[in-house]
Amino acid sequence: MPIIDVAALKKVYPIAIKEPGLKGTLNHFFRRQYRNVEAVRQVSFQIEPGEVVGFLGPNGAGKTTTLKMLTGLIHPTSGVVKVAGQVPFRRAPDFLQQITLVMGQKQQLLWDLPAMDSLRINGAIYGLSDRTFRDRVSELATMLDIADKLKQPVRKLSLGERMKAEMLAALIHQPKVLFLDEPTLGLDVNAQVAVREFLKEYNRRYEATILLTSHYMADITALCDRVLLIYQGELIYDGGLDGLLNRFAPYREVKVELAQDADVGKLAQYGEVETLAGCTASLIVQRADLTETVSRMLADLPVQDLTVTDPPIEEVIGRVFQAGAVA
Ligand SMILES: Nc1ncnc2c1ncn2[C@@H]1O[C@H](COP(=O)(O)OP(=O)(O)OP(=O)(O)O)[C@@H](O)[C@H]1O
Repeated sequence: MPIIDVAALKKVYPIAIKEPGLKGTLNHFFRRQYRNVEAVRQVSFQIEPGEVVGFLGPNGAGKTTTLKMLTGLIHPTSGVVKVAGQVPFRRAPDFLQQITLVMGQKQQLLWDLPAMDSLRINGAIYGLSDRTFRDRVSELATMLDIADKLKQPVRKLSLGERMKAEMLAALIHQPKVLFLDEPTLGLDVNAQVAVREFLKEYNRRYEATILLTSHYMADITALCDRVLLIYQGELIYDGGLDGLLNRFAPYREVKVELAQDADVGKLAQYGEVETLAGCTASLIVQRADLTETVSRMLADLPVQDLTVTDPPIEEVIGRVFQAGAVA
């Protein structure tokens, strides 16, 4: 049975329009006019317990709006949402015990106080006993490698340490469903890797379900087998990462190192020459022609090394969002 069940979900935001100048201000005051922004349109998907799903889309596609509906922060205009068998917007205590929402660009920890003080507040809100609180903090702090930082004011923590402490605060009640909106935003590569590894472990240890948005494709490739792709409020892809590449990037990149300097004209017989520097080159080859092309290259050219890779996912997503590719 799915733990997240979304059917024909829609959110329309009415936005007040104001003309410039004094007349515009008066009109705005007495006869306010609105236009509708359809942030999410007829989105449907289901997620099973324990899945880690990437939620991708360009800026303004509707990701945060969807996460807000899934966590009950805003009411859908229409459609059905159920998370852990509950209607999120009712915000029932039993529902709130089972979920968490982490937003990379917002913080819940109090700036001037040690993280431990904020954790205690959260522990009290969720009704944890002293013993459970201590055990949870100890377990999560060890997993996050942040135990020695919890007693100093949050403002003195590095960005990466702060994010780890935020994560601890968001997970103190041991939720089963995690909604993460850009959890690694702005972190350096080491901190990104640490947060990713932690999420992997949390998912494994507690069989938690995770729906995650990120602009860093490394987060998605490291954590998610399945991705949802949203574009202009509509779900345009729901499936495996591999399938996404097959559908939107029907080509692969062949990097080749030759025994002598290569010639563009000659290499162009095998594919589109992307880069060429001395004896190393990179070619774009259609997936369908790959086996035959690589065999020809190995037979015809003095190949010393040859690797075939998928194009970076950033590039694939970029292609998807070009109007033509989406249609
Ligand atoms: N409170 C609001 N009132 C009016 N319009 C809104 C509101 N929140 C979001 N929108 C609009 O709804 C659309 C979807 O926004 P949303 O924040 O869900 O996108 P997103 O995919 O999360 O983008 P990003 O990756 O930039 O965070 C955008 O056009 C945005 O301007």
